Amino acid sequence: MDTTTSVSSPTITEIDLLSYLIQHAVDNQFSVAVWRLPNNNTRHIILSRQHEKLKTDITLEELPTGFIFAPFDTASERIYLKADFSFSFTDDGLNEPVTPLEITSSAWLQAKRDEIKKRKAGYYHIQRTSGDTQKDAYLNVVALGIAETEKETFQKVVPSRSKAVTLPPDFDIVNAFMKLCAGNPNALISFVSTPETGSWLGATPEMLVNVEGHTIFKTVALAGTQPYREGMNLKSVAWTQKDIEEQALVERYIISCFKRIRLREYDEHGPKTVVAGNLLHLKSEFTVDMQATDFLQLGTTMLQLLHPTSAVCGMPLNAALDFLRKHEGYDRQFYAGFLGPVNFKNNIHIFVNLRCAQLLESQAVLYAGAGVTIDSVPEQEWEETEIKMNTLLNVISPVRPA
Ligand SMILES: C=C(O[C@@H]1C=C(C(=O)O)C=C[C@H]1O)C(=O)O
Repeated sequence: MDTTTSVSSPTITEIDLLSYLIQHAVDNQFSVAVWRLPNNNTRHIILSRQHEKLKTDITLEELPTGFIFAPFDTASERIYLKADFSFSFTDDGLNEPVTPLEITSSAWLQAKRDEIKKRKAGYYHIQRTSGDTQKDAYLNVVALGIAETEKETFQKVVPSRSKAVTLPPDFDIVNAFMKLCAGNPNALISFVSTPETGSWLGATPEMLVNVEGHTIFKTVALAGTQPYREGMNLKSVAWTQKDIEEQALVERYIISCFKRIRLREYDEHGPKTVVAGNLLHLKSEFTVDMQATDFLQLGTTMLQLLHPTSAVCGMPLNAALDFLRKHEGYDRQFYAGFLGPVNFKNNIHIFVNLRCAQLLESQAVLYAGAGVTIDSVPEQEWEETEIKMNTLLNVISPVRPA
């Protein structure tokens, strides 16, 4: 019997199945992660019966197949969703199960097929612990940041803020996820929902750690922001000196991490202009041959060293972090933390959790930050955080106050 085709018969769509699986997770106190990798047409979903708390000194390469979800604060607990059920979809159809995990998952779903009907999925939501960052307060933090760069306390700091918007009554998480996939082909699209963390939806352009088949390590330096308009010629986009320097600082930070472990052989490409949904950034790519350099657990080592990078915190790290703790005025939680699938077919794809929203019962809390250097203008940094929030806002399409 072909179990896959019968579950994905024409009347049951991918949206129906994703909705069913998410709702099943919520009904059973399971955790769930749904994602689509950049420039890829496959959507993945895993359900985890009991998410685990990870120690900070874990070895990524030794974890079972699953999804990591870590907050910005390195002292706070990281969550791991071990995959107990795993499915993937391409072209609106459930893919043939291949791995033992997919085969058992498929048989399980087949037994549930009579329960699957069209309905909206629920999700876990927790209480928000702080209010919106007021504009005056944000402008003030940016001005303080500029003053500290003048005093050479640090060269760059990345103050962020949060803003709640009301969800429309017909908000549908699977629909929002699909819209994010369509509008952000170069991003990791993710939805993570656990009883403890609540629900987070995102479309991040920033890869943190990628390991392919135990052999190739990649990371990127991403910074500099301007709006992208359909049809723009990327080759003729001009960048300000401020953006170029801001991105160069992230590059230098990555190179300083390589130096700390005496890794000298890496390829660096860029920076070049890239599209991230409604925005443009400058991006350089770093690649390391892990076998030739004999750094077989480079993914784990670099994750420890890189997070939080100068793209989301500042340079030097500790001075910028102290400043943010003192002045930012709220807990970032999972914004600017990291997330992604681990050990699916021997690959690790961990991204920085940017362009994300935390979903509450009837609101979404949007988060964004902007890199502040000596050349920053507070009002422009505020504008930058507004357009970054639009990546999610465009999809959530909230009821805006009149
Ligand atoms: C901090 C964010 O984005 C980061 C900061 C950028 C910048 O300052 O120009 C650009 C891309 C990201 O590295 C965010 O999206 O919240």
